[in-house]
Amino acid sequence: MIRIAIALTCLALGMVGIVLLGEYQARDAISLDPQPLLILLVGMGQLIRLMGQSTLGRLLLTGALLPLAVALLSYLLPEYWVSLATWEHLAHPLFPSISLDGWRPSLLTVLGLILLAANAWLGRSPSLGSPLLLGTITLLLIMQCVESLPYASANQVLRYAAPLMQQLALWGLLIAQTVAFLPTWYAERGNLHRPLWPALALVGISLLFWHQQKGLEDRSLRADMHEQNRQLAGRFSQEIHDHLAAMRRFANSWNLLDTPPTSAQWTHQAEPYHRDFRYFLNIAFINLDSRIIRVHPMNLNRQVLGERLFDVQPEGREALSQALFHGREGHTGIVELLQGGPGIIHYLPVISTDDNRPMGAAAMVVSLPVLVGTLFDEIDTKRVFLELRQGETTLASLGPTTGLGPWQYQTSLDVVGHSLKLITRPSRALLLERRARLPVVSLAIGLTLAYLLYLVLYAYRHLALQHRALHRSNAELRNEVQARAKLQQEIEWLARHDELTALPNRRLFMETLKAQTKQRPLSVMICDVDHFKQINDHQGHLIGDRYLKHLGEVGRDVVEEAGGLFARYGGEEFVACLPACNARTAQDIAERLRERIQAENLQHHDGRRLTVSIGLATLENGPLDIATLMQVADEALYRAKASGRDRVVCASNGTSLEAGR
Ligand SMILES: Nc1nc2c(ncn2[C@@H]2O[C@H](COP(=O)(O)OP(=O)(O)OP(=O)(O)O)[C@@H](O)[C@H]2O)c(=O)[nH]1
Repeated sequence: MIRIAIALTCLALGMVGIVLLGEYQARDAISLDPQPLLILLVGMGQLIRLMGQSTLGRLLLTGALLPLAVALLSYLLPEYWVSLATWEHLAHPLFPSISLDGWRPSLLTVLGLILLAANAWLGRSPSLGSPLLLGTITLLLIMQCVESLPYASANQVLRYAAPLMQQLALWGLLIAQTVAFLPTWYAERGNLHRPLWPALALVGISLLFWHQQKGLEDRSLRADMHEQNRQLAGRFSQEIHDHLAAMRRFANSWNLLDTPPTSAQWTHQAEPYHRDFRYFLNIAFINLDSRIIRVHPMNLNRQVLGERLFDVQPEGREALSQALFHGREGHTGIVELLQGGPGIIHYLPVISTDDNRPMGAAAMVVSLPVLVGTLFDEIDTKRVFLELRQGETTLASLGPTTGLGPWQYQTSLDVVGHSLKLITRPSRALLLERRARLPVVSLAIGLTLAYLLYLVLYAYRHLALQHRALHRSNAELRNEVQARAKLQQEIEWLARHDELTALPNRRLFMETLKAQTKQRPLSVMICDVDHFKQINDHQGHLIGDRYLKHLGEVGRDVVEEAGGLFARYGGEEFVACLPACNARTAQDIAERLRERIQAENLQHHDGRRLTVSIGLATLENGPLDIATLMQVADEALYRAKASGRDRVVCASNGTSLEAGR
């Protein structure tokens, strides 16, 4: 698997190499486009990590992560914190001739590379979120594919996706990591479902939310720009309207004269109008012969003074005739002005109120480039391109012609009966500056939350499993302890009891006897089955065992009823300890036992009843000497056997009593 991963990483590196080679050949020098360089750096780090050199690999990955983090910050931080201009200023030493938009890797690539580098840095451990990181990169790369589609990328302000070859290289790095890490997760696949799917779902939702938000923000930005264009067009129309109204006042002010104005009068009157409407190239008085006899300002228009307009500007003849001969306002169309450049000339009649005849016309020459430049002087012409057009002819234009954004706006204008278009096109830099950061911020927060969710769920799942295992081993331990305690009880019981008859054994009997230090009188009884060997020999050991068991039960009944302890001494021999029993009582008990056994009707093979012989010894007073007491009882038993069996023989304080049946 590792070999396949290494091969895939090399393939991805090869693709980036081709990209860089292409750029090298195209520009005769390696351009500092950081995107393929960063992919190369991450890929190299990943390759070296896969080859087992973790320190060097991590060093390279850290080297890639630092600029990537800066690029991400440039997407996230609000414009009023760190402006676009500041970013460009900071990057100037590295990328002197490229704008931020040119050198900054695309947003989805930045995020994808950060996650790839982080995952390669951290390693394959599911507890550090490796499966989620790779899942997130997959979704980011899918989103890059979507953003690369022609319809999606045509109108974008920001670059969201890397070019195709670089995307393929990113896929290569992703698949290589997945192949290398998959076997590690396979062992834990059961535990990965619960944390992975909800976290991945959150990543998916964040990406969809981002996609939606960025669309809304772009639409809102476009609407703003469109509105700005409409406002400019409105101002343009208003200005034309205002200056026409002012001109009419100006023209009327001459009506009281019955001779053409003197030069001083003309300058005096025209000067404030020219100050208010700086885009007037001049304000001139035209006599009935269409000759310009007064003009203000003089300095720029000296050469037109005295010119006969019917001769030098025939295209304006109609408009001028209206004012000179018919007493009506006349407006030229868009004409080439005598001073050069396109413009409009308004002619207003000056009529003598005395005899109501035209004396001449007041002409106001509006240069359209000057009008556009003056009217929109507060517009940042470095970042908005502005154009005034008639049909396909550009009448005036302002602003940059390169680095323009994807959007163009136009509004139609009616300028004294002529249809013009005012076109604005904001530059990329302006759009980037105005673009809201909210979608990117919400995406970054969404991805962070998804990662935290994964970690919490994974830790919870892990703890739950550990808790369950602990619980299970606790239960096993408890059972083990219980089993051992039971075994211990059994061992302890067996140490003091006889397994066949369940009676106390010789040890317990001796302990009981030893404990009788004060109780006097004290009797002991030894009871031996008569001819038991014959039972075994003729009826088998199983029957022998059954008889012994039965005898034990009978003996226990009789002896315990009298407050004594009945025990199996060994073989077919039973003993009893009878505290507080004098010789007589002990003999009564022994007799009762002998008779009960006889009454049980346990038979030999030939029909004879099973009998027992019993020897008794009683200690009336004095210290207990167990060996002597037992020996005396044994001797009594011996005498019982010797004197014909099936009888009780008592010995008291060393004196043996013989009792008949
Ligand atoms: N079935 C069985 N037989 C046992 C057990 N313990 C001892 N015996 C047998 O008990 C018999 C005891 O025989 P002996 O000591 O010769 O005495 P006896 O045949 O009872 O004859 P007397 O005591 O002289 O009346 C032996 O055959 C032992 O094998 C036991 O737990 N089960």
